[in-house]
Amino acid sequence: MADDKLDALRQRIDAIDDRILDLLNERARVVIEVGETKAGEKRQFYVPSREQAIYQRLCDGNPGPFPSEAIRRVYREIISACLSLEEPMKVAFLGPQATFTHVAAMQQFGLSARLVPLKSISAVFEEVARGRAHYGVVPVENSNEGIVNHTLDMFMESDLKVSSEILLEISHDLLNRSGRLEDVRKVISHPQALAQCRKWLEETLPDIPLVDVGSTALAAQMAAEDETAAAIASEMAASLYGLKVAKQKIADNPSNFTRFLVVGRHTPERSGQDKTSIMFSVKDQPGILYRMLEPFHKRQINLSKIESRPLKSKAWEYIFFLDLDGHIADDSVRQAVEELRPYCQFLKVLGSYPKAAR
Ligand SMILES: O=C(O)C(=O)C[C@]1(C(=O)O)C=C[C@@H](O)C=C1
Repeated sequence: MADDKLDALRQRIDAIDDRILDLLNERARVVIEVGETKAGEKRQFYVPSREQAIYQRLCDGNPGPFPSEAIRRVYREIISACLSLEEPMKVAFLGPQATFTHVAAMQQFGLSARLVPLKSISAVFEEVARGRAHYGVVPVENSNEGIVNHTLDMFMESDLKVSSEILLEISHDLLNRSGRLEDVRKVISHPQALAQCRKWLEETLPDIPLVDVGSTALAAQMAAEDETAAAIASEMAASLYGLKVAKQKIADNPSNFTRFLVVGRHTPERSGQDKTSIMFSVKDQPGILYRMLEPFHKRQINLSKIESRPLKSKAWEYIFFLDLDGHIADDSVRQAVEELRPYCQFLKVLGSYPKAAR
């Protein structure tokens, strides 16, 4: 009797899946038309603001019981597959495979994009600048470790634009072949990951040697070849290198986020929930710090970040990186930037892009 009921329910599920499939194909056909229209007008195929608006609208209107967190994941893949029908995306990222940058690139572009690992941040910029990849993904700051200087330095030389940002919660997991803590005789990872787990390692695995390597992914690869070793790496590295999770989330500070930037050759359209990044160097004169912030204060433009980096060509001169709320196409943002310009030796708008969901 119970079997009859189960069969009947499964038949209903089959019928629903057929409808979902029909609708997916109907959606794909419409996206192909969108692609043809955009190709005629030479517009960008990847539109992060539109993707964000789709996720937001669906999550806000979701009556349940299908979980809203899952909507983003499911739609990420639907949009990724649909976009690949308009134009297959090639995305370069700071590799190797299974690093957190890889996880971030997958979260943003989905499984239908071709993700290409490269050896350095400058190689990622170059691949995009030369048109060999549509976009590049690089880390820019970590909530515990601060900014990634190399990425900011790259913007001094490069004309690429920021196309979007990705916020990824970093979970440092301890991975080994057996999945048992007792088997661990050494722990391998990137020095930053080891530093972020220092207290846990001292308390749980005292006297166990720690080995620095160039990436968390390389650590996972080494742990896969040595049953006495464990790696601190992402869960994705576990599946890629056939490792088991001996302990999840071992970072001393459980709140650990990394922000990544997607770089491309164009500034995306306004989404209404945007951020603008600019960089500039100011002429050395009294009150200059006050003056450079005033145009934003006057217009009530919120500044979410300010960083300074030494200017390599001149000792004791600095470049400022500023993130502010709004799009460069907004009158107030454009006017504030123009008012700042006369105080600057140079000023560059790095891009306006949709704010990542927090
Ligand atoms: O609306 C568009 O511009 C599309 O190309 C369609 C679509 C989608 O699948 O909904 C696909 C890719 C874009 O990044 C945004 C949205």
